[in-house]
Amino acid sequence: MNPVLAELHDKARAVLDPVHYDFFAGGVGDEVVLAENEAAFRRRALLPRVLRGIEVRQDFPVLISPTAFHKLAHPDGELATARAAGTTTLVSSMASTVPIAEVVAAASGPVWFQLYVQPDPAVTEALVRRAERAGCAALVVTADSPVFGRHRRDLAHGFHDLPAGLAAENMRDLTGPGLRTIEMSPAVSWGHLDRLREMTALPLWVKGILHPADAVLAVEHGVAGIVVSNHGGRQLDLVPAALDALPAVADAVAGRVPVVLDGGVRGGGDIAVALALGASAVGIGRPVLWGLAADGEQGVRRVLDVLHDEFLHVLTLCGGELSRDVVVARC
Ligand SMILES: Cc1cc2nc3c(=O)[nH]c(=O)nc-3n(C[C@H](O)[C@H](O)[C@H](O)COP(=O)(O)O)c2cc1C
Ligand SMILES: CC(C)CC(=O)C(=O)O
Repeated sequence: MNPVLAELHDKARAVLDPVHYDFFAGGVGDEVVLAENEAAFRRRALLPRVLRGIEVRQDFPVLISPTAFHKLAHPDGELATARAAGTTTLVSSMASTVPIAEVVAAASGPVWFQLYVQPDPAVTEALVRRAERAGCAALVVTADSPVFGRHRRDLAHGFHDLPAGLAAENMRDLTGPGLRTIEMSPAVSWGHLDRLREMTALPLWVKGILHPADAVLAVEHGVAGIVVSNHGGRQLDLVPAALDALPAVADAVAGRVPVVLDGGVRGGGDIAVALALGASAVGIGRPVLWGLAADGEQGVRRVLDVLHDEFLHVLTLCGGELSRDVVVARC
């Protein structure tokens, strides 16, 4: 792990209420997948190409993945994250503790709106319209959550709702302020995605794809992009590491739409490995929360800056270009 990220994680652990730290840090079940997401990167090595004469000039291929309840990490919440994002795309969780319009107003780069399709179609449509009015540039439908994950740390703490004064602000006037006002529904299907496509002109991404056949379906249903993700090890503790699922999904998609990988990215080298295995960009979840908890806007900016710097450094050492053949197993 990048040492700056490790330092920010340590500081976040020290300053956060342990219940909230565990909400952010934890995973589902035995937390096997949580650990595997990071371990999968350690199982890979890079086989650099040399003497290529390429000077690296590359956009920063990173998005901020949607994570809920930033005010649990810092009083400025998503406003600090949005200010720190700069030109990096911020995927704002529908469970943000700042209304989406204020998140977009605080950001200088693109903001995408993450959506859990709600059982009541009127609530889903109201959220879509809210995202459109706010000026969001895309919708990201999370597909891996037919039910809430069972997070043992939260159950042990009895953490079921937000503290007084904090709310899932996008839901407040729709269903109420609390955590459980956001519903998960196993009835959500590809038909819902089709209806969303008809409902809005916003590009529609789908997040939480692991099976290559679902990636093909997603393309057939007209998505603008796919996020290969196991929700940071927070849904089913039996799935592969996100990185291990990536190559087959990238093959199935065959360049028709961009594929983003999230889960376990903790350094610039991890970004390089994910790109070499077929991702067009990566999403970062917890490191942003650690930066936010440790030092607000400055902390998030530091996370993005060190990842950018380290990624460019690794890319240069790899000869400036990444393809599948530069990733080998670390025996
Ligand atoms: C505290 C927390 C809250 C999250 N909230 C959401 C959410 O509201 N919507 C969503 O699609 N994913 C959510 N995720 C999953 C992230 O978008 C992302 O898939 C995951 O964190 C990536 O793994 P990483 O934390 O190892 O980078 C959440 C993850 C965490 C850790
Ligand atoms: C259940 C949501 C409110 C947040 C989420 O997706 C998560 O905690 O993983």
